[in-house]
Amino acid sequence: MDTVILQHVSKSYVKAGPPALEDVSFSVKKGELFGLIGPDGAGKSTIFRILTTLLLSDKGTATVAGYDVVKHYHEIRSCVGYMPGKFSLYQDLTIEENLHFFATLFGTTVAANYALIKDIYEQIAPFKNRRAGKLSGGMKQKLALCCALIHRPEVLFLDEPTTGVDAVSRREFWEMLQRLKREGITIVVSTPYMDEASLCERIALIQTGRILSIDTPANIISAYPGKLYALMAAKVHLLLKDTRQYAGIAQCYAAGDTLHLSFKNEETDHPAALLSWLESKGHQGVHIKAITPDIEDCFIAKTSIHE
Ligand SMILES: Nc1ncnc2c1ncn2[C@@H]1O[C@H](COP(=O)(O)OP(=O)(O)OP(=O)(O)O)[C@@H](O)[C@H]1O
Repeated sequence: MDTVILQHVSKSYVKAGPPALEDVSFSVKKGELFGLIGPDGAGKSTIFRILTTLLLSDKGTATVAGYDVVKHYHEIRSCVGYMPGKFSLYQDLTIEENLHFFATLFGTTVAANYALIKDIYEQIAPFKNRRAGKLSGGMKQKLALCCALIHRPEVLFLDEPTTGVDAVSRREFWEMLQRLKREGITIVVSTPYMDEASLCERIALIQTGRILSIDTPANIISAYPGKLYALMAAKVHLLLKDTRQYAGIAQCYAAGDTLHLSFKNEETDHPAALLSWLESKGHQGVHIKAITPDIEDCFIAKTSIHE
């Protein structure tokens, strides 16, 4: 049986207005590293709140480690670790005091599960007497992870753990997750950073409360509809504006200092014709080449299909 199962879950915070979640279904296998990938407001935190029994859904069912989130909330609370988006650390307590506090809450001790957090804790141990409120973003993140792990949970829920931390800490964090996965812990992690999607075994792309796609990152990329091109020229802003006027274009958007574009269909998929048209509009030195899409391109393509 899968460790996390959501079936047709819907949730609205307000009666009038769009729902935060609409008919969301997915499941996570035991020991899997599963990612919820989507922008701000997509519904990621709402999913975590429902799975950690902090919020009731309006419709649908969910189970974690075989327990129903409504009927067996007590059991779920003791077998999951949860790192909310806003770290739940006590700012006035030191690193060491926070850790002992969380261990006590779960009726255990730091010593009992130290082996699980050792690699992470050792990186912040030199500052163990520093108050959490005085730690950098990366150090807070490591402490919050230690606190979420101190009772050796079966399932770990991490809500945007890398938001607001530097690139090095982000990379280290994902390495830590790979190590925890090897310990057999099932991990559900959310991120708005599309580049982190490839670090998960499977991902769900989520937008405005709806799941757009669920699969391995590689399968999502290989299912990209049609061809994707990168378009380059000196005046990118003007190029974007003009290219969007071209009749055969399905999508054109900025990606770093180039533009990514796709054509509507095979009949309109003629890059040379587009280049001639752009030259007739006064653009010079325009280059176009076919490229492999990344997860962000797939996300954008899926979003347009669902609009
Ligand atoms: N307590 C609340 N009351 C009313 N609306 C809410 C509440 N919490 C979330 N929402 C709304 O529900 C939708 C989903 O929010 P949610 O926090 O789950 O998204 P998210 O993907 O986690 O994004 P973020 O990183 O911005 O929190 C958003 O439109 C949000 O404004």
